[in-house]
Amino acid sequence: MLKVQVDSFGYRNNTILKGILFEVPPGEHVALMGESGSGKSTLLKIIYGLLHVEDGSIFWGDVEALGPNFNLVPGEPYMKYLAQDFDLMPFISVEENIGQFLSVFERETHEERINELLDLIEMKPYAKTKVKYLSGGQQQRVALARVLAQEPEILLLDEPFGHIDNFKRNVLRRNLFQYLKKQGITVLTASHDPSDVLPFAKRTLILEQGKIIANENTQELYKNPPNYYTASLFGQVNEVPMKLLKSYSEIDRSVLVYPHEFKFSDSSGLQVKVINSFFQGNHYLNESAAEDGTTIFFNSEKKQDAGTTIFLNVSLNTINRRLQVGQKANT
Ligand SMILES: Nc1ncnc2c1ncn2[C@@H]1O[C@H](COP(=O)(O)OP(=O)(O)OP(=O)(O)O)[C@@H](O)[C@H]1O
Repeated sequence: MLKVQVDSFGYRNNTILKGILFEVPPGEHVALMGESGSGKSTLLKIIYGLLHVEDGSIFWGDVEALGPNFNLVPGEPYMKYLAQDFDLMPFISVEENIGQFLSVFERETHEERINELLDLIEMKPYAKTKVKYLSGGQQQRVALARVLAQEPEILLLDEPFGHIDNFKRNVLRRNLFQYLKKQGITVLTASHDPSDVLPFAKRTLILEQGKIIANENTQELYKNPPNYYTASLFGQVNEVPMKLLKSYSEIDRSVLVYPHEFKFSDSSGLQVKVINSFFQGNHYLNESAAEDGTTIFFNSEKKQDAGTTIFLNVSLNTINRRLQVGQKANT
């Protein structure tokens, strides 16, 4: 079990993290989401031992990670951290960069292992290429193979696909996360991108201004987000005043509704006027205004013309569930 406790951490006098306490069971994949500047990278750096934390402790089982004030070389042998900058050796080849970290006691299996990792990151054709000639995305993939070569028990990933284009990103995500699961590696991934998180992370931690405001099963968190901030990390979301949903007009609260959760109705429900219709590939995302001026985003199969009046409905089930979660979050 990875146990993380950071009561307080700041750069100089500026407090960045407060009251952080969570555990990650061995072999589990946990995501860390939060807006830019919420403290994700800082938290990963503390766990890895790059930053010293006065008030708190990091344990892997019974072993305490002591941090930079105690370790001559930062980091712990059982843990690897893939930072946003890649820390590669530019003047040697891709395979040499990866091979550098393979155990000297297993020389006869080096070639096989390098090939396995090159396959995983889809970089076989570049095995002999010097790293300085690679693109940013290619370098990020090599950096990933390099940390995997070290066979960590815990892997900390900071925006692991930030430099990789969509075309490669989808394959790499699947390859990498399946590989990590198969190897039983404990993973903590900081990411802005819900596609890195929703299909792969069992649990998700939400960081807001240095505090963990949610620590939940990922699917539950998506279906029943405790607040607007959490839901908006997963994509576009509406905070709909209940008074706009006719049958609930007495309730003076709002409810979170994702754009795909609205159904069209001929004559009743939430009345909106279309402002813009944005093509999204397999659907349109429409920006509209309700009668009181509230902006509402909803999905549709077809493009909607600006100025069209539409009635939208949300299932009672969804509304009731969200109201309950909202109530829990407020108590
Ligand atoms: N070395 C540093 N010295 C002083 N302040 C720092 C330092 N590194 C980060 N910060 C500040 O700490 C806060 C948290 O930064 P951090 O990089 O941890 O956020 P993040 O959630 O990882 O952001 P992003 O998603 O943009 O990478 C920010 O306000 C940032 O400006």
